Amino acid sequence: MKTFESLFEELNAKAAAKTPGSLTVQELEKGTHFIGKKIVEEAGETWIAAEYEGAERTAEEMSQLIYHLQVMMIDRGLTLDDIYKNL
Ligand SMILES: N=c1c2ncn([C@@H]3O[C@H](COP(=O)(O)OP(=O)(O)OP(=O)(O)O)[C@@H](O)[C@H]3O)c2ncn1[C@@H]1O[C@H](COP(=O)(O)O)[C@@H](O)[C@H]1O
Repeated sequence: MKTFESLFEELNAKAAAKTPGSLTVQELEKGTHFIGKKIVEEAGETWIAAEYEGAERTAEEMSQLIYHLQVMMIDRGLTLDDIYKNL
C-alpha cells in the first residue's frame, strides 16, 4: 500500500525524469495557478463528501487532495521535512 512518503518519492522521480504519460508531469507543466485550483476543487469536494456522501467517497476525495498538495510541494520545491517541521 502506498504511503504519503512513498507517493511523494514516486511523484518526485516522475517529475525529475519527465516521465511520458505521467499526469503529474502534465500537471506540473500547467503551473502553480492550475495546481492551486485543483487543491481548492478537491478541498471543496472533500467537504461535500464529508457532509453528504459517506466515508468511502470522503476518503477518495481526501486522497486526491493529498495528491494535489504533493504536486504543489514539488512545484514549490518543498520537501517532506519542510512540512513535517510544522506539524
Ligand atoms: N494518486 C494520484 C492521483 N489523485 C488524483 N490524481 C489526478 O487528479 C485527477 C482527479 O482530479 P479530477 O478533477 O479529474 O477528478 P474529478 O473529476 O474531480 O473526480 P472526483 O474528484 O469527482 O472523483 C486525476 O485525473 C489525476 O490527474 C492523481 N494522479 C495520480 N495519482 C498517483 O500518482 C502516481 C503518479 O501518477 P502519474 O504521474 O500519472 O504516473 C500514481 O501512483 C498515481 O496513482
